[in-house]
Amino acid sequence: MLTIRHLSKTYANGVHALRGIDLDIPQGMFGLLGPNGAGKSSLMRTIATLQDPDQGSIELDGTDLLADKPATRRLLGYLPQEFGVYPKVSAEAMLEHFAVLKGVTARGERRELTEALLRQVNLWDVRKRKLGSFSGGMRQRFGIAQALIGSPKLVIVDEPTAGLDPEERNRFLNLLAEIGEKVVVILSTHIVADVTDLCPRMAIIGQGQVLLTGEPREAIRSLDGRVWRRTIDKAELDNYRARMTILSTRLAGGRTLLHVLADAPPEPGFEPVVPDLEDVYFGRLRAQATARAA
Ligand SMILES: Nc1ncnc2c1ncn2[C@@H]1O[C@H](COP(=O)(O)OP(=O)(O)OP(=O)(O)O)[C@@H](O)[C@H]1O
Repeated sequence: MLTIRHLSKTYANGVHALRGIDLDIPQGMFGLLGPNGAGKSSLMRTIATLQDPDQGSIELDGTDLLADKPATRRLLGYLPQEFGVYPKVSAEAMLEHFAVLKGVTARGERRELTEALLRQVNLWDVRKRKLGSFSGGMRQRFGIAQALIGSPKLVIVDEPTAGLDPEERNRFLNLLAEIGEKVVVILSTHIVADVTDLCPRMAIIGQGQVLLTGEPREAIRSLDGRVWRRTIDKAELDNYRARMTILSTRLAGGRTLLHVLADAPPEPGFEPVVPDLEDVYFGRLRAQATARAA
């Protein structure tokens, strides 16, 4: 279990990126969902000991992760948002190089480890190919292979599915789910479906604060009977916005589809919707925006 308490960070430019984050993250896949700028990468980098918080603590099964950074890094696998590789080096050679950096210096052991990891991420057949020739999905799977060197207890992946096509995304998420059977995996994403499809637990963060944490299913259930939809002309949108709590708007066949939060049908013409995690997500972000504007 990863326990985060009162974590805060203000950057030198005055941006208050983390505002007292409290989270309990058990074994398995944990989705950290939030829009761009919410503070996800700041949180991931802090857990990965790449930057210090101003305040707060992070413990893994009772061990203080911020106290001994080299020790923490041995427990940890990290796939950053911008994962650079040498394009002219083969997958196999690069992974061996990463293994050396992680302290796997015995040649035989390193060979075995490299083979096992490349097989696990399904890149064994292309191990001699240069990384520069890899597709986005292959590169991300390679990123996971390097994160798994040293059998980490905690794996952090920061927005890994952005830019992947649906098939590659599926393949990547399945791989993460397998890893999540054994260790804590934190998946940071702004893609709601990544969390719906994969994460038994999650948190939504916005403007450096935890807006909700728990099971996606429970969060969705809390909206049962409270989400309504209607298709309107785009020109009417401001009028509706002034009168109702709009969760989301989507263009559908040249018109605008509204999802509205209300305890009863807001007006004739609205029909009930079976809520989903997007409704939860937009609802929380909206409530935060409203509270901050007040
Ligand atoms: N090193 C830094 N110095 C100053 N401000 C920063 C720094 N890193 C991030 N920020 C700011 O902190 C806020 C949170 O950024 P962060 O990258 O943690 O968010 P995010 O949720 O990961 O979003 P994104 O998906 O866009 O990376 C943003 O306003 C960002 O501009």
